[in-house]
Amino acid sequence: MIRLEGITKSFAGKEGAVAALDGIDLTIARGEIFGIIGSSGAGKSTLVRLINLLERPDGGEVFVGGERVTDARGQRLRALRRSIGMVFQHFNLLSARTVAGNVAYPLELTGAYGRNEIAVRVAALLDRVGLSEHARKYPRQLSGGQKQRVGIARALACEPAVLLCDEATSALDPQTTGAVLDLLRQINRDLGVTVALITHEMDVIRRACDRVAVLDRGRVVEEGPVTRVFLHPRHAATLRLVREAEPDGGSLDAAAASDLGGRAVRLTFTGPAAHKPILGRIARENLVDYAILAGRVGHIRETPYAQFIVSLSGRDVAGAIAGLRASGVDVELQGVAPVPEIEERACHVV
Ligand SMILES: Nc1ncnc2c1ncn2[C@@H]1O[C@H](COP(=O)(O)OP(=O)(O)OP(=O)(O)O)[C@@H](O)[C@H]1O
Repeated sequence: MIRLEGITKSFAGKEGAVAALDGIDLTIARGEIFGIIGSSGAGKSTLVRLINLLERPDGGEVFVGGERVTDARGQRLRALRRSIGMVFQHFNLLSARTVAGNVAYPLELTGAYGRNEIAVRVAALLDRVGLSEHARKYPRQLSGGQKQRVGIARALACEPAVLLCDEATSALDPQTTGAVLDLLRQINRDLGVTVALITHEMDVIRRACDRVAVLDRGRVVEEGPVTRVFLHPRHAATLRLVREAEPDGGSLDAAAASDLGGRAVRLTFTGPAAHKPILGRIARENLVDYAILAGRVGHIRETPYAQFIVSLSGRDVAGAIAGLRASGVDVELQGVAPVPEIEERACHVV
């Protein structure tokens, strides 16, 4: 749906040019919820302005729906921008207009709809976001979550193919964030709209996205399914973001280092395996003891997961590791490079 190829963008700084984006390659597939995450200064806002065609890259190409749009101008550019609905962190509602008036605004701007048609469309949009009863209120009379629902209805008004959400939940409390993310997922499911979520919070990615790209200093340093990136972060920037989301999970590495003699392993249970008593059974079968040193449990979208660092000791640690793997548990040896042949050798040593 959206493809960025070799995108570069620099800005003039006091000490020369600052590379905000430094060779970005990214593909957001039609119908998915794609997360772009990065800390402050990573280049997220610059990327948003390139995706919604408010700015042009210094180098590289932007494709929307398979069409090269890097140099689009005039009428075509306006049509392309309408195909990308924007949801903002601070809602950007018109305070002098009612809820219904805010949602009607982009439809009025097109000049393509009559009053009745606009009224019908606005009513349907407000129904979709659960605000029908608030149509005549003004933004100041709404909660943050309700304001964002207006923002989402407005972004959907021109039936965009893509919903680009720029820190859309960053001004909301955790409960309201959950409700807004649920709404975005429902819209994605019902309308097939592609959703791009730009955020600095891993928790938002965990709850809502199919795939994620991690941005750091203007580069995509890691990309993949959320389950993989969240449970097995490879890059230091990703690890930092995961730790911010789950402070206790951050003690995993430290715990591994403090392991007292046994074989420290990181065990990841996902899906049905997260609810089965696998570890106890395998420990008994192999006459192995285990000490749980650190852990985290939760959901990635609907998928349950549990991840522990345990220290295994006793009769047949290698057999226990093999048994865990055979039961669908992902086992990573701690303190050993995660290269298969090294892992295998390490298994036989213990
Ligand atoms: N208009 C500009 N002029 C000069 N430098 C800029 C401009 N816009 C962005 N930058 C620089 O580009 C880099 C990336 O900025 P950007 O705003 O895209 O990051 P971000 O990830 O959105 O950060 P934040 O989460 O803090 O908004 C930063 O070093 C920033 O200072």
